[in-house]
Amino acid sequence: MASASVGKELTLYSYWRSSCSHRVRIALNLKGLKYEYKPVNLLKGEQSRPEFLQLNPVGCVPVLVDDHVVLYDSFAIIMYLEDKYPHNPLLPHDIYKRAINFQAASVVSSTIQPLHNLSLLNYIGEKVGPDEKLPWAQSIIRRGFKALEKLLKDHTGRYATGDEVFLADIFLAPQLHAAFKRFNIHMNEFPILARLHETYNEIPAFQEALPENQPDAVH
Ligand SMILES: N[C@@H](CCC(=O)N[C@@H](CS)C(=O)NCC(=O)O)C(=O)O
Repeated sequence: MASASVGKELTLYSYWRSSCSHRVRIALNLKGLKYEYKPVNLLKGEQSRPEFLQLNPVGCVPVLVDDHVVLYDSFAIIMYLEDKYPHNPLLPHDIYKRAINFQAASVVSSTIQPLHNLSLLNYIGEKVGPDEKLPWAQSIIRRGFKALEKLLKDHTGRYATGDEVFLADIFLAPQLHAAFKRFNIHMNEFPILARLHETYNEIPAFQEALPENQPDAVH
């Protein structure tokens, strides 16, 4: 957790392996915002308990609580953090570069992650067969990664859209981590993404946000 604090302490409802929570943890760390970590065990179904549904009727993590403000959905939470805590900006000034950041974030958050989230994989496991879960997730991730390689090739520098860390990196890092660790994606086909994955692992704000470094991690 980052050490510098701005304003009242925030609370993040998170699950260690949730890539959507992982995005928000990176954003909080990049902004140097302290937060209280409240684990929600997705494997035990805690996201469907009535007290959690009061916070997020969709029944998913992350949820951010900032005093009287309760927000769910990682994109909305990160944009809120950006507006409320504008230091260490997560978006570039250049409008084209901003659009590329939104586009990359959106490919991850709309086109990849929702199609391999826990409830969908459980449904596929039940209705189609347990052996179909992994190939399905891999095909979705590969399709998205192909598009991202194409998108980033004209923009990438040290990071996704140049030499500064921005929104695209915040969304890419958790998806890349999940692809490597959980979905056994071979990254030879995706040289830009493979390089970014290595680079992200060198940044303290990203390291601290890793699933294995969370208080609820199961090793
Ligand atoms: N669009 C939402 C998606 C949230 C989401 O799918 N969260 C997953 C973890 S990454 C979850 O809580 N899944 C629980 C489930 O599928 O039951 C966001 O970006 O926050």
